[in-house]
Amino acid sequence: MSGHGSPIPMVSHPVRGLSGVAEVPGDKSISHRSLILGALAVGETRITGLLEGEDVLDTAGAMRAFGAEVVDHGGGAWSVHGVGVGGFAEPEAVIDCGNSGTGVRLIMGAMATSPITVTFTGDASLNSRPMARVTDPLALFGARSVGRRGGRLPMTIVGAADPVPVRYEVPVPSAQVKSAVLLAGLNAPGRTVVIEREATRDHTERMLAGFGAEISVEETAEGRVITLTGRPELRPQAIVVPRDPSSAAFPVCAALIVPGSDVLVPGIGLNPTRAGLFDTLCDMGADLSFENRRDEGGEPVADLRARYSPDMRGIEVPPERAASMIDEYPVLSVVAANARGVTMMRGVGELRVKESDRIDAMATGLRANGVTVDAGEDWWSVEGLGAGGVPGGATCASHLDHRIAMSFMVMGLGAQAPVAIDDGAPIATSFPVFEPLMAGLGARIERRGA
Ligand SMILES: O=C(O)C1=C[C@@H](OP(=O)(O)O)[C@@H](O)[C@H](O)C1
Ligand SMILES: C=C(OP(=O)(O)O)C(=O)O
Repeated sequence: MSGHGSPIPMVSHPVRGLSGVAEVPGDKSISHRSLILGALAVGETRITGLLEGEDVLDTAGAMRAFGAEVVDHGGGAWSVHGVGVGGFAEPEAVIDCGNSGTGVRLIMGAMATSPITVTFTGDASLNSRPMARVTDPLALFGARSVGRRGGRLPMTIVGAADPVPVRYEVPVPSAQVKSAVLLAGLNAPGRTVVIEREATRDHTERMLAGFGAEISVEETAEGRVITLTGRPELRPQAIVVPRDPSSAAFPVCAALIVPGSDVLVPGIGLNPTRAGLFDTLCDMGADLSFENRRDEGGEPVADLRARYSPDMRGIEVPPERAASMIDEYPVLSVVAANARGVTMMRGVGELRVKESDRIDAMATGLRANGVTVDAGEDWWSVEGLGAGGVPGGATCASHLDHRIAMSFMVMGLGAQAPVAIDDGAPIATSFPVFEPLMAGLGARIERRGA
């Protein structure tokens, strides 16, 4: 669980020529879902390539508390012996989801239609994030909840003893909300319908189908209409987790801004609902090539090669692309600072309710390092200084946010002076091997005082 240890101050030094192969860890979104769906299946699900980051380990711990047998076989191989839909036991202790919005929101959905009472908590970051977006639709199934003011954790959910299926239009573009409703729908008799106006990551839909649930997705004028039939018997699966494109973003963006770089990231997931960053980087003139495109375990993957790109230009990022790259805006802003001209990012209000207010956190750190940033409630823009133009030299606050911490570490590698962060501990939530992986490419990222 993050946020409970001491802070780890870190500094990143300007370097040249990042090169080599970056084997980034498994996809965080798919890892959470593998454990949760494995716990809801009857029999043994085998998972390879599971992300062993703190967020996912907290979800593994939670699934054990609900009665599933979750075993770590080493080297990313895990098994989950599930209890079946409706089979969750009532945990004896509070469920601590650490830093993970995905973990807590999906688990709330998965338990909300069982007659059990569960109290959830997290670290200071998670306990400040909005939960009403999930508890509102869960109330329609018959679940009750009581939490802190503003719908914050710690929060207790009393699962519905007699759940009814629902029809729900998700009011914000959020795969976590959509997934919570679908997971709740699993134990409601009849058809649960979820409508999303903007497509968000579709791993839950794909994986539910893989586990044998009756689920259909229809593209209509209203948006994507997802229909799930409740009370299926989920069949255990063998899951191969692709490498996380959101983690790949860090070595890829580092290669683009560090002179002389050439980095290969093999086998990354390129589900179109996740790949918006790479389209945006190509639009900016980045030298990216996709090799060996293939399908692995129901997800498109490819090997991605990134080379130093000194001629990138700022662009207006299409707002309709936001959901497919929502976690990548912090590191995109670092690339934008190294491009020529302004990069405008609109339709990104969701960035304000992540592990931190990511617009504020990045704007403050970029400005401290000599970059001009403008921002409003749901937009921000970065004035590019051209290749190698970021002065650097300042310390940034990471606000218990892994993506903020890693983005500033990437920035230091291509800046004129080192860039520091007050705390790199959150990096372990999603990318526990970030430091050795980046060092293997030639990066100089050090723990201060070490
Ligand atoms: O469903 C998921 O696995 C996720 C959904 C996104 O959150 P929202 O649903 O809040 O947009 C994303 O930011 C998060 O990292 C993972
Ligand atoms: C937003 C993120 O995660 P979560 O919502 O699961 O905490 C993220 O990983 O960038």
